[in-house]
Amino acid sequence: MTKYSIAVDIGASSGRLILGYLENGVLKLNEIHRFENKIVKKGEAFCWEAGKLFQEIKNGLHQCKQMGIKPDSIGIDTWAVDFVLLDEDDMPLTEAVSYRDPRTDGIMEQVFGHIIKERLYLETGIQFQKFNTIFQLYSIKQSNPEILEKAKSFLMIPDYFNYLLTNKKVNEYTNATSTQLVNAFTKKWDVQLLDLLGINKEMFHEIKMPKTILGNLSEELVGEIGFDMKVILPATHDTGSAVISVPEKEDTIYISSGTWSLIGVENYFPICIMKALDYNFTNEGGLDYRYRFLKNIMGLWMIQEVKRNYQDVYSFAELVEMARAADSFKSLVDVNDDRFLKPENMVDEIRNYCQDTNQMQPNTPGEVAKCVFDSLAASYKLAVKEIEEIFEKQFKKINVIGGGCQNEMLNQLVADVTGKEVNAGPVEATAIGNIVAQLMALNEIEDIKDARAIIKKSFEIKKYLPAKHVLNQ
Ligand SMILES: Nc1ncnc2c1ncn2[C@@H]1O[C@H](COP(=O)(O)OP(=O)(O)O)[C@@H](O)[C@H]1O
Ligand SMILES: C[C@H](O)[C@H](O)[C@@H](O)C(=O)COP(=O)(O)O
Ligand SMILES: [Mg+2]
Repeated sequence: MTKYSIAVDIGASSGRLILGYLENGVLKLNEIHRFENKIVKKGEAFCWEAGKLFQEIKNGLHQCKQMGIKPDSIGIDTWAVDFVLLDEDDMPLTEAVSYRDPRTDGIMEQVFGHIIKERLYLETGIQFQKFNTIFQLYSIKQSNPEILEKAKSFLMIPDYFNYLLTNKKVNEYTNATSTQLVNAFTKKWDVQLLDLLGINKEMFHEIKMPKTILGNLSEELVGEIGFDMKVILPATHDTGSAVISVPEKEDTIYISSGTWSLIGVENYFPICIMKALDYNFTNEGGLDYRYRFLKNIMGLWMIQEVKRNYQDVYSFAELVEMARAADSFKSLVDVNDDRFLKPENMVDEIRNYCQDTNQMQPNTPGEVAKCVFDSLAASYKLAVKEIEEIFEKQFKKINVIGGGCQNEMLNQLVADVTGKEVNAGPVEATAIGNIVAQLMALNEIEDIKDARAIIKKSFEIKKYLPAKHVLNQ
């Protein structure tokens, strides 16, 4: 009997409900619902519209009902680090504040007053991003301590949506690791660290692994939606799900290319050596206790903001073509400069950076886009070099997954600047990884090896060779 699983993948720019099922050993997808996600200002804070996003999840399930589809399971994945705090009545104490909110400016340095950077890294193995959950919670402790005193539940965004579906409160492992509050070796909440920072450890829930069957929909939701199904934990950190879909694992570096570019490799143990710290690599948790040794690169957020700055008159595909036509423009920016995390106007910020560094300023949308894509490729090239230095080996291939793998110009740029074969796809890698985790939990797929073989057979992967076809051996 065929099993049908619904992946809810909510990234920073869009969300989608995708139905997945096996047909003659091939994974089939059917996009049920897609919706925009964006950060909005609520008072002085930059927030996610959590209520709207949950309503969109329900809209997608209503759509299933109208299509006569009754899925066997649902799994939710979203971006990392962000959370909701519930009080003793299970009511949210704050908005779902975004990691792009400036409330964590300067907080990292305050935390280092309690625990030195090197020890924090050795214990958690997590990269230092100023918006990590540890710094968000410490910021709340400093500015609104009464909120932490009232908090009885810490739920990351997917955990919160799972709670709204089932009334059950758990923290899923892969996303929990992104908080920088989970010990990389015990794989549990680091209670000594929480005590050291004066953050109430009682509000954290039991950490559950991907493939856990959390339960069924609440009675209230069954009444509203019109059917029941199992709620399964995929790798609820979207990048954790995306990496499951990398069909080529051996000798392959992946780039999960969406709002962020997450570049790294899959590993079986955490690498917390000083060189990994110096290069700011992370060891986020993966399926079956694997590790995602990777680093954040600012990503296509930059072109999303450029598109918005030009009033969305150009599509992403048109911006790529305009960038191709601006071939003579060569200025580069450091995409990971904090100034690009949430600028008032990305185009102006890029122009100002070029001026500050005595480079030609981009004057057209094409030149701006070319600068973004060239600069991202340059950042990927540096990260590849750092990975190969740490692993003391050359990687043969780069696998670009996610929406960004549709950017053929960037795919070719990556091949040219790294001298490596670039494989692009699958586009919906995150949803695919989410679905195969559910199908593993439903005993439709044996294990991750089986899943990757199915994925490789099921989706087109486009190959790009370096322009001069000189492959780094
Ligand atoms: N047709 C296209 N051509 C080039 N780039 C594209 C195209 N479609 C989408 N993209 C890129 O994919 C990005 C979205 O990737 P996605 O994985 O959906 O993001 P997220 O999950 O972070 O919301 C867009 O920001 C855009 O840069
Ligand atoms: C803030 C985190 O680093 C970020 O969520 C990243 O881990 C991630 O998963 C981004 O996913 P997108 O699909 O939003 O690019
Ligand atoms: Mg995504």
